[in-house]
Amino acid sequence: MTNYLISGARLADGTTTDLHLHEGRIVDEPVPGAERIDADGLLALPGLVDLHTHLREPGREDAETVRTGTLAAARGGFTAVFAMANTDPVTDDAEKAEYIQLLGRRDGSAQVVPIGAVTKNLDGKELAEMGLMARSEAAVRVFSDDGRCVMDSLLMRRALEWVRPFDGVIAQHSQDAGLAGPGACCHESEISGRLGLGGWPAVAESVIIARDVQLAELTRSRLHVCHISTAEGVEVVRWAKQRGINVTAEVTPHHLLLGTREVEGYDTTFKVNPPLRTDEHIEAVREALADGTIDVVGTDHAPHAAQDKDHAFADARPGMLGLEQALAVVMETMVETGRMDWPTLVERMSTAPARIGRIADQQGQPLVPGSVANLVLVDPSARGTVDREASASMSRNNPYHGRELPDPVVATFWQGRRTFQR
Ligand SMILES: NC(=O)N[C@@H](CC(=O)O)C(=O)O
Ligand SMILES: [Zn+2]
Ligand SMILES: [Zn+2]
Repeated sequence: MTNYLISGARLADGTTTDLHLHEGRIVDEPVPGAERIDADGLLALPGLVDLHTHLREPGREDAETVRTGTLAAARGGFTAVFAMANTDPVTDDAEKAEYIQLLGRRDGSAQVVPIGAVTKNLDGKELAEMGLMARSEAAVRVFSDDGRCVMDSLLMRRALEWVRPFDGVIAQHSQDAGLAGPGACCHESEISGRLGLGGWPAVAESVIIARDVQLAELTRSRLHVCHISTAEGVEVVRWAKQRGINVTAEVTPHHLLLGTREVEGYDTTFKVNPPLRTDEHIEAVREALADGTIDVVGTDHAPHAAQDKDHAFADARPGMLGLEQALAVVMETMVETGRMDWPTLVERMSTAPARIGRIADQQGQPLVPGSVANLVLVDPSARGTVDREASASMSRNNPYHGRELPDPVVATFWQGRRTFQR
């Protein structure tokens, strides 16, 4: 295994240091024969951790595989991704969770942590074997029916109760299907009327969050709110945290940057759940990410094959790519606007997601001797125009295509191994 000397890197706190990578760890002494990397002018940050990735394997290997999805992750500066359960078959038992972990070990350019389904086959009817998934070698701690909302309140209560003994967390896709018509595919607002598209009202999100935080309080269990996108949802989470309820929340890069205006041309790349919102909501999620009401950025990287996007807007699959531009978008919306400093970015994109997903013994560690060598070298001043054809992902539903953005990731190291270099 190659050892590295990363010389003269600036850390998030502003100090400059040499980093010695030896056999997958950061050590305090120079290692003879190490390959020297000049990091003058570069920032070294802990490897990013994504709590919300769709890898599509097994079942839709034409859209993404563990190999291509984790290549995209490495390119984006990530050293770990949590793989959502809505594959085919669904990750809803111990054997399937171990299989995802195995695929990650075999093909991964980043750590792949399986998320287990809350209900069997995501049907929302019967709880999946969450305890067996937790006890399996995959040691699953995050459970989600993402793609679908756990609508049944009693089932949601039982799920929260069930995961508490083994410190699990229920990650909810908060969207009340009953509050939107069958064809809902964009934010309910002036624009849905004008474009003639069915709308999701903001309250479809916040009513579920309000229910779930109260269930989390009742059960004293952990709730994670996936891809929060509304001012109302943020207000409920703020209230719940003030009450001491054990809730964490996540925002996607696209909900930080993109809005309903993208939908004007009916480009199905911009069809996503929850939908892109209006400026007041974008402002609310930015503010909440800055003040800690929102704990993490999760990409909701959702690759789709062209044949699933080449449809009328109402019929196309929802979802967009996120891994490769996540850091760029957070820099553009949060750091360069002066809302967030680098230590807070590290907390939101590495430390907190590792802690929530209970992999802090492997990921999200500070860049000090003794830590696992997971890190990303960042050029904070580089910019470029996003080209979806240059993506490591197998899919092309990149919502930033043609946009000028920061282009920060210079190199990524996972367990001391270089997984990406520009
Ligand atoms: N975000 C999306 O619009 N789609 C996701 C599912 C989800 O995150 O809800 C997908 O799996 O494609
Ligand atoms: Zn979702
Ligand atoms: Zn998702």
